[in-house]
Amino acid sequence: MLNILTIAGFDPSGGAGIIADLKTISSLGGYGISVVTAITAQNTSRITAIEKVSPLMVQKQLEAIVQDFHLDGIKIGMLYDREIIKTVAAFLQTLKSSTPVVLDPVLLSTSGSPLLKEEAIAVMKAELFPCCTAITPNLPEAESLSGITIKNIADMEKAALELLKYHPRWVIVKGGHLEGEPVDIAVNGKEFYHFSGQRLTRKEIRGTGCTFSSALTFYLARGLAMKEAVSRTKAYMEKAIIKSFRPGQGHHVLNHFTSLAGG
Ligand SMILES: Nc1ncnc2c1ncn2[C@@H]1O[C@H](COP(=O)(O)OP(=O)(O)O)[C@@H](O)[C@H]1O
Ligand SMILES: Cc1ncc(COP(=O)(O)OP(=O)(O)O)c(N)n1
Repeated sequence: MLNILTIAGFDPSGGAGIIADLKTISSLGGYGISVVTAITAQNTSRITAIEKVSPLMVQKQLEAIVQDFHLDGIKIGMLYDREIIKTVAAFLQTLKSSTPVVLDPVLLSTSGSPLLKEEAIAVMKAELFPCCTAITPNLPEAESLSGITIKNIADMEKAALELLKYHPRWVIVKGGHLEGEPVDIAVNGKEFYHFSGQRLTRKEIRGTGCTFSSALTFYLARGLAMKEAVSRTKAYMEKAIIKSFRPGQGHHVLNHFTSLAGG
């Protein structure tokens, strides 16, 4: 069984963050391990408070995990501030370069709460991006990180090329926020892929970014090439979106248990 580590924030409603990551990894047949960076008070409608975990405690969690586990893949989500980013970057530099590392550069929640402090963005680009096999911004994140306004797929490509300058191996820009069909793209400087798909719903669904990056980490850890790993991730997303449901009174959440076992 593959050991997949998620380094991310805690969302008690289970729609996003570490709980969504662990559901994704488990439903694909992986063994999920987690290191918590922040605790949010959040439900399926909104975030009301955020408390960070101290960088020392993040470091202690990481040390406890590496002393025990071989890690086949690492997904990174909410990091909250520059000290936590630096702690995670220092940890990644101690790993074998063959371990896939996928960063979902989470900036804001759907409801508009900042999940990363503004002043931490430059540190994330300079110190974390070079440690990553792939970064997976959505459209608003790709705009903020690249400074390029995105209206269409050509703009997505420009933003991806701009972000490649910070040396992640791949930039995957997700197109769920496009006006039309949700086309994702993947770029590494030499290869360039489009992943088209149908818009399956207009409903707001929680945790799509967390789930996408966790599934991608799992498939890369299985040894798939990026093109195949993203195709399978998109197929996972489509099944989980079709069966999404509304467990509380706010947004829908993804359904991870739709005969998905086995990856
Ligand atoms: N309504 C939808 N129908 C089908 N696929 C979608 C839909 N919304 C998002 N996706 C897909 O889900 C994944 C997550 O995309 P996106 O919503 O852009 O990310 P985020 O959750 O980070 O905002 C992408 O593969 C995207 O193409
Ligand atoms: C703890 C925590 N982490 C990440 C998010 C954002 O999740 P994401 O899947 O990127 O997007 P939405 O759920 O906001 O659509 C979060 N809300 N909480």
